[in-house]
Amino acid sequence: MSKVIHVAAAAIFNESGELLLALRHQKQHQGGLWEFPGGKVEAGETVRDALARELQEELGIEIDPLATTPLIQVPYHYPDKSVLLDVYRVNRFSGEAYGREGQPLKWIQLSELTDYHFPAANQPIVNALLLPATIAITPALAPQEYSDFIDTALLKGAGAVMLRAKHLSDAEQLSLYTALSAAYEGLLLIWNTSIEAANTVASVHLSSDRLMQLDNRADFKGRWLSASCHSSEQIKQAERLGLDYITLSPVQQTASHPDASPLGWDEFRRLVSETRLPVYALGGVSVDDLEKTIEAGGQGIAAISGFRC
Ligand SMILES: Nc1nc2c([nH]c(=O)n2[C@H]2C[C@H](O)[C@@H](COP(=O)(O)OP(=O)(O)OP(=O)(O)O)O2)c(=O)[nH]1
Ligand SMILES: [Mg+2]
Repeated sequence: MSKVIHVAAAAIFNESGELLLALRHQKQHQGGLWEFPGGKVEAGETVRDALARELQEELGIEIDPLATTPLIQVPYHYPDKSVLLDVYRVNRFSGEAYGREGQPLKWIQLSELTDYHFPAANQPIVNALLLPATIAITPALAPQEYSDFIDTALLKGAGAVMLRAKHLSDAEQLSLYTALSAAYEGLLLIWNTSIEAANTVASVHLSSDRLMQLDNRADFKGRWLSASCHSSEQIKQAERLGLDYITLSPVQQTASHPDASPLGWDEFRRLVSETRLPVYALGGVSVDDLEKTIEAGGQGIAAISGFRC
C-alpha cells in the first residue's frame, strides 16, 4: 500500500461571498478538473502552515493560518494514489488571487457549485459547502404546530429542518412534508422516513436499521440522502452507498434516548476522522457545541431542544 498523500486545500470566499475554484492542468493527476487550491503538506509542517504556503505559491495571496476554519477531511483512494484532503474555509486574505502557475481561476456563486466537474474525492467537499452547520429536528407535534416550530427554529439560527414525526402515518407525514416544503421555499427540509415511503421528496433521512437494509442509492439520484449512524460499521455502509452526509449519535447523554451509552467527544472525533462524509453531532448537543464540533472535524450539530421556544 503506497503512502497517503496529505493535501491542504482551501475553500476561499471573497467579500461578496463568492468561492474560488482553480482548474488543474491537463498533465497533473486528476488533470482538466476543477479543484480547491492547495497542495501537499511537507514534513515538519502543520496543515494550516502548509495551506498558507500553498496559497502564497499558487495564488499569491496571504492568509492568517489561525483564522481558518476546518471544513472537512476526505480520505480517498484513487486507483493510482491515496490522498487525505484536509480542507479549510478561508474567509479573509490579502492580495489579489491570480494563477501563479498559469492555472485558470474562477470566482463562483455557491449555487453554481454543482455545475463544475471535480475529482471524485471532492464530492464530500461540495456537499459540506452546500450543507448548513445546524439542523433542527422536530419533536412530536400536532400537524398544525409544525410551522410554529420551524419559525422559531429559523429565528434561533437553524440552517435546515428535519421532519421526524413517527407518531403520524406515512400518508400524514408526506402531506405535512409537501405542505411545509411549499410554505418554506428554499429551506432544506429533510424527511426522516422509510425507503418505501420516501416517494420523490427532495431530501430523505434513514434510520440506521433502514440504512443497513439499503443496497444502493439509485432511487435517490439527484436528491439528498442521509442516515443516522451509531457505529463504525454503519458509517462504512453509509460511505459504501455514497450517502451525502450522516448524523452520529449519541455524542453525549440525552433525555430522548436515556439507555444509549454516549460516544463522547474523543470517540466522535475518531469516528469522524475515519470517514469522508460530512458528519453532524447529535444527542445531548446544542448550538453551544458548534465550535467544538467543527474543531473535531464535524459538519455541525443536529438537535431538537435548543431550537424550541
Ligand atoms: N489541491 C487539491 N488537490 C486535490 C483536490 N482534489 C483532489 O483529488 N486532489 C488531489 C490531486 C493530487 O493527487 C493531490 C494533491 O495535488 P497537488 O496540487 O498538491 O499536487 P500536484 O498534483 O499539483 O503535484 P505537485 O507538482 O505539487 O507535486 O490531491 C482538490 O480539490 N484540491
Ligand atoms: Mg496544488
